[in-house]
Amino acid sequence: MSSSTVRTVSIGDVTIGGGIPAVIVPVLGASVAELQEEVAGLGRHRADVVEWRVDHFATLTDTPAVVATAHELSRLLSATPLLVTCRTSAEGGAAELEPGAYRDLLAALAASGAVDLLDVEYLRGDVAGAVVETAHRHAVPVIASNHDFTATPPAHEIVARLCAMQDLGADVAKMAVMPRNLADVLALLDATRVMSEEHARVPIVTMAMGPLGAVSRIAGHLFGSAATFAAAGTASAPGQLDVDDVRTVLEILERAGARPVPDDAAPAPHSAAHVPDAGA
Ligand SMILES: O=C1C[C@@](O)(C(=O)O)C[C@@H](O)[C@@H]1O
Repeated sequence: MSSSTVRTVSIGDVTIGGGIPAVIVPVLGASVAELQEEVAGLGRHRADVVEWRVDHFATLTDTPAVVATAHELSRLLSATPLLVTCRTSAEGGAAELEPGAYRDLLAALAASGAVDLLDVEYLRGDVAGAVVETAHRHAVPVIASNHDFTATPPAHEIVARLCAMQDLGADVAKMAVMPRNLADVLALLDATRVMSEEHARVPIVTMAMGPLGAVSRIAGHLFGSAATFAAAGTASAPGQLDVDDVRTVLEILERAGARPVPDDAAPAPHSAAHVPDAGA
């Protein structure tokens, strides 16, 4: 499948997919006051989307408080879309929730009317499919995600997982890995390229974490990644770069004419990331 058939996801003025990467900036406050302060500090940076990492919220199990805070963030952010992510400890986050509690929290957020995009970990038991369904009932697009904080799976496995996420009905498929060497970084980038050239029906977002993976955060879009996460203060994952630095590099690449691979570019025939039977 060619990248020209990939659907984009539009929220207000922001489009995820289609070439220029969306810059997503996380906020991680433990209280409403901390979050308000973080959002106030975002003013001078350019965030296309703001991600609330709700797993760092001190009263995560108080659903009405979480929903009220989502409304407050949405109000403060005005036209900037709000992505809400509850990252569980299984995937490097702070939330210790049973699958049912995880599902119910995400369902309440989807129904709240305050959330523009919702992250769901596609490996969270049988829960991910139900969350996608609930979110779509409320017209909230879903980013399915998967994180490997210790290693980088082989490129064909990264492609297979991204395919599984889009098969689940996700609107965006996201994969973060931890590289142990440069070959791992190349595996992530090659998987991104093969996924976007051959299989993607939805925008994909990929990154290699840690210092070794920095190149994936500033040039991942050239391989097919539709967004990059960047920090305005506290990073939400190892290796996240400063948002203004990322903007500067993106502008330099844009001025140089560096663009994602054209639709008619021939895919490399012997790529390690090739998955013959991945659901395309
Ligand atoms: O999934 C991701 C990507 C991320 O882990 C990163 O490596 O930038 C940061 C998280 O906040 C976000 O939910």
